[in-house]
Amino acid sequence: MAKKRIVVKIGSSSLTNKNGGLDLIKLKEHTAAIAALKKQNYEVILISSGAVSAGFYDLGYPTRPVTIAGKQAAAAVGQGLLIQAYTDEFRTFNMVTSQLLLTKDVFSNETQYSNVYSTLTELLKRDVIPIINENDTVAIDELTFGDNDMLSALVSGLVHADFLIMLTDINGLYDKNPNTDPTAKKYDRLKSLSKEILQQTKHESGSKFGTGGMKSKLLAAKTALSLGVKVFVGTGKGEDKLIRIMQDDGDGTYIGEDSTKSLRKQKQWIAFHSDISGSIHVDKGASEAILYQGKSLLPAGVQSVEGTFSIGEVVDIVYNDSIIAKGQVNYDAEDIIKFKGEASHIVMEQSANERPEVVHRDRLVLSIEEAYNYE
Ligand SMILES: Nc1ncnc2c1ncn2[C@@H]1O[C@H](COP(=O)(O)OP(=O)(O)O)[C@@H](O)[C@H]1O
Ligand SMILES: N[C@@H](CCC(=O)OP(=O)(O)O)C(=O)O
Repeated sequence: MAKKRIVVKIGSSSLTNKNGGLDLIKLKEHTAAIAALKKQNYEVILISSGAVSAGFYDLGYPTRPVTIAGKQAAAAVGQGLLIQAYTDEFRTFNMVTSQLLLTKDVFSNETQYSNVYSTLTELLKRDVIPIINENDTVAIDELTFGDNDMLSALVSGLVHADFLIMLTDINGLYDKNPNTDPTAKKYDRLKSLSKEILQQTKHESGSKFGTGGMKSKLLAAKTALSLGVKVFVGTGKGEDKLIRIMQDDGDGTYIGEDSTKSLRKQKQWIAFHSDISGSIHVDKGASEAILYQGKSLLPAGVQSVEGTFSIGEVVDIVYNDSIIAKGQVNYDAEDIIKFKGEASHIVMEQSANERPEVVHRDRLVLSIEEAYNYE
């Protein structure tokens, strides 16, 4: 049976001591938990924050820097130390590690993400643990918004992961920030992330050392779900914490449902591994339906078509000169031109096709840039 592929994201809040420095005891516990999961025949990719925490003291700061330049320099000092710490710990389990420093831009550039995919595939084939962090010298998003969360979602889509585990300092998502509101209630399971849940969750971080708070995890979870990857956000203790999470016994919130799984391969192929054969330009109503209401693209919303493509090929969906999504078409280019602007029942009467959707929701993924614009 194929090995299950799991992406584990560890936030700064789960790697730091009370002074904001790297906590080697915590790192050791995460390492043991990953080693235990690997021994159960899972493939694991680790996305780890912690470079700033590991580096600021040697850089000459008494406490974690607050300026962006200070954080960038601290990350430059600390990244090597962070990887060294992981490498030493994993070696005690006879496991080899590797380091990849990425930026979110990589995921908008086909050549770059194909290269990342090849590297990751080869590393996993050779049983090496990839350890990924954002390249803080060239990208500052993550130092300000907590984009290691988003990076973990994009990586999980790229590598066809079965599951994304986001480990943090709190045992899941609450309806309010439990650190400031004692009446907050925890969600144990969510089939999907509604607009209400996204809106009620704020960017408040629990510790002084994390960035982005629960909101950035939810935006990342939404992206992972849109790529067919189920998500766990929460915490855990001990060597068996990741195994327990995979056994449905984790201390946190599980997000997504099983149908997500069947869509995974198709969605991930559309997002990262397909060739684009053309584009469909849509009107405002269609763009809103796609972006905010989880709807399919219907002929009524199509304005124009570029390129020649057949049924089953993948196209860009464009609104106002920006690509909002990619999707696999149910009609060829000629028919879409013929039926553009028409109501679905008219299209159904006049075409041999049994489906009115030009692109069905299950065959559509939002663009990476759009993932950042959810509010
Ligand atoms: N609705 C909420 N549910 C759970 N946690 C929340 C919520 N709103 C804000 N938070 C805060 O988000 C924190 C986790 O985010 P963060 O500190 O950025 O972690 P990390 O460093 O692991 O990325 C929690 O400690 C919690 O205080
Ligand atoms: N790239 C930075 C991570 C910044 C950060 O705090 O991220 P996170 O705790 O995951 O929200 C580092 O390695 O320190």
